[in-house]
Amino acid sequence: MSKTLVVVVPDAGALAATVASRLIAKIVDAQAERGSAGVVLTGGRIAKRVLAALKDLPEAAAINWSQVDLWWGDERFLPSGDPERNETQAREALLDALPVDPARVHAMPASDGPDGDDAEAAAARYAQELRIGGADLPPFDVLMLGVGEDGHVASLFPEHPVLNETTSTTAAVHNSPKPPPTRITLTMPTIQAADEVWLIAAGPDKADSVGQALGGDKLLPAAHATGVAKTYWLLDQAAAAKIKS
Ligand SMILES: O=C1O[C@H](COP(=O)(O)O)[C@@H](O)[C@H](O)[C@H]1O
Repeated sequence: MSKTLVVVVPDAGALAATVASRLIAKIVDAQAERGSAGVVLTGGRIAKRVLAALKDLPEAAAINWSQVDLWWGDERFLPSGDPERNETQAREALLDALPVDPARVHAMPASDGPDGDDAEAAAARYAQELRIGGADLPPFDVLMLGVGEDGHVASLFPEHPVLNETTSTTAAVHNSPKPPPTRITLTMPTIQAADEVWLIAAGPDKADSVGQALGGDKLLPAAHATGVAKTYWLLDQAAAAKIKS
């Protein structure tokens, strides 16, 4: 049975440092257990700060980066290198500075990739990439998610039909309420297959959605995002302000 744990730190800077430090420990532990680690990255402002913080932590030297698989929970379906792509932001904040194995950096396809602007084909291509080890999904030791002001996670938005997608591991999202309108996302069952899910939120704009999701409001996608073993809510005080005890 999955355990939900809430960790609150003073501000966004402390949150970025805390998550970065926990991520290093999680990767090192996974590598000690089975030689490699699977991490699902998220996009957004706090995610960028987490990756930048990780770059500066001396403990990161304990990671064998050539044995880390990096995946994404969602992507803004834009041309390769677009500054709004989650991949571009992660590469700039951290990945370009690491000795990662390029074959293990599993970015979601771009809109100028092999499928052009066909988001459905791009999502299907990513589903195929996820089958790398023979099963539908690879091991995800930790899957990180930003939390939107509206309670969205990855590119799963409240009341959007893709939220109910249970037959595929990935999906194309059209008419996203947050720009850009076209995205690719892991589906909720895929998120729920991760060993640990970490929901990360900072700032007062996130307080309502965090409070509602932790209060069990199932209209919010964030309320459904749980890990197999553990679900962590990693928050700063402002984002945690409306959690009811
Ligand atoms: O568009 C997106 O937004 C969310 C949250 O971003 P934030 O800037 O409000 O933290 C992010 O988690 C998601 O990956 C991204 O595509």
